[in-house]
Amino acid sequence: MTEAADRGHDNPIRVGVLGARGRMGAQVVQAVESSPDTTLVAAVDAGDDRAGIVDAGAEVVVDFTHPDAVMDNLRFAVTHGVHAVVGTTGFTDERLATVREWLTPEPGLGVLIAPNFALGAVLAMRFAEQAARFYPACEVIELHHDRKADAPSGTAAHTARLVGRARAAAGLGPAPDATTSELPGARGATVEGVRVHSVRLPGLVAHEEILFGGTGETLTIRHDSLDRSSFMPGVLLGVRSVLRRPGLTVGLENVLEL
Ligand SMILES: NC(=O)c1ccc[n+]([C@@H]2O[C@H](COP(=O)([O-])OP(=O)(O)OC[C@H]3O[C@@H](n4cnc5c(N)ncnc54)[C@H](O)[C@@H]3O)[C@@H](O)[C@H]2O)c1
Ligand SMILES: O=C(O)C1=N[C@H](C(=O)O)CCC1
Repeated sequence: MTEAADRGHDNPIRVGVLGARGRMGAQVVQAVESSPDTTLVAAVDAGDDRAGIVDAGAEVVVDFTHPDAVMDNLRFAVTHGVHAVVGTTGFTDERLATVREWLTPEPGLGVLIAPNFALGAVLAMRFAEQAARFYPACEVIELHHDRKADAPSGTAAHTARLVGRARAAAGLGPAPDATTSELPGARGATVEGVRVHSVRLPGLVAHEEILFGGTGETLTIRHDSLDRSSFMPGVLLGVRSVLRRPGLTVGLENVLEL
């Protein structure tokens, strides 16, 4: 996953990381330090002064923090003229609309928000969106490590939204389901009419299955992130591309031009 870089080791992109001591942030710090066209100028976690990002002259800030913290961080970045690459989850349509409002007076500034930076996860979402109109029913199962704060995962919610919208555009009605009696939660959460089921287990990293059912057949699209290194090429691609993508971009699929 590469993009022609016009910044090299003599003029690397100046990057600050928010959530730098977290599982993802620590890997982003390493990836930014290891890449010849980026340089780490600030590493900030909870309790640190994020003004350090601006003082250090960061051009791009990467945020992997918490759904409760990310909006405040993003407003800070936008109001200080720093481009942002955001992997933190929890973005609703309302939150995205707020970010667009913040960006309106900053026409040169770019924000990239992606629920998943792994190439295979992005492809799986796109394949699911393409398959959606051909099947009467679809359900999503996401499986993650037991330290994850949010459920369903941002990726599963985004996938369900894409599938749900593709189903609606194709004129498909609700998926057939004869359930008349259930324990609360047994059929999962519903996002845009698509059922989403969340599994949390130690040993897992990040996994998603999108299951389609039709006449005498099923189709399963599955992606597995086996290590957090899977997200780093996408994060670095985001850092390089956000500099020349003014406004709000949602989803790495737009950068990859899938
Ligand atoms: N988009 C993707 O590809 C992708 C991949 C993995 C995780 N995520 C998401 O990234 C987020 C972080 O995941 P994680 O596993 O690294 O979590 P984590 O809990 O390991 O790390 C989060 C870090 O952020 C810090 N933090 C919290 N509030 C902060 C603030 N206001 N300012 C600075 N730092 C703050 C915490 O102290 C912690 O060190 C979650 O929303 C997760 O779903 C996204
Ligand atoms: O580990 C996490 O937390 C992950 N969060 C993202 C999500 O919620 O979709 C991406 C996968 C890993």
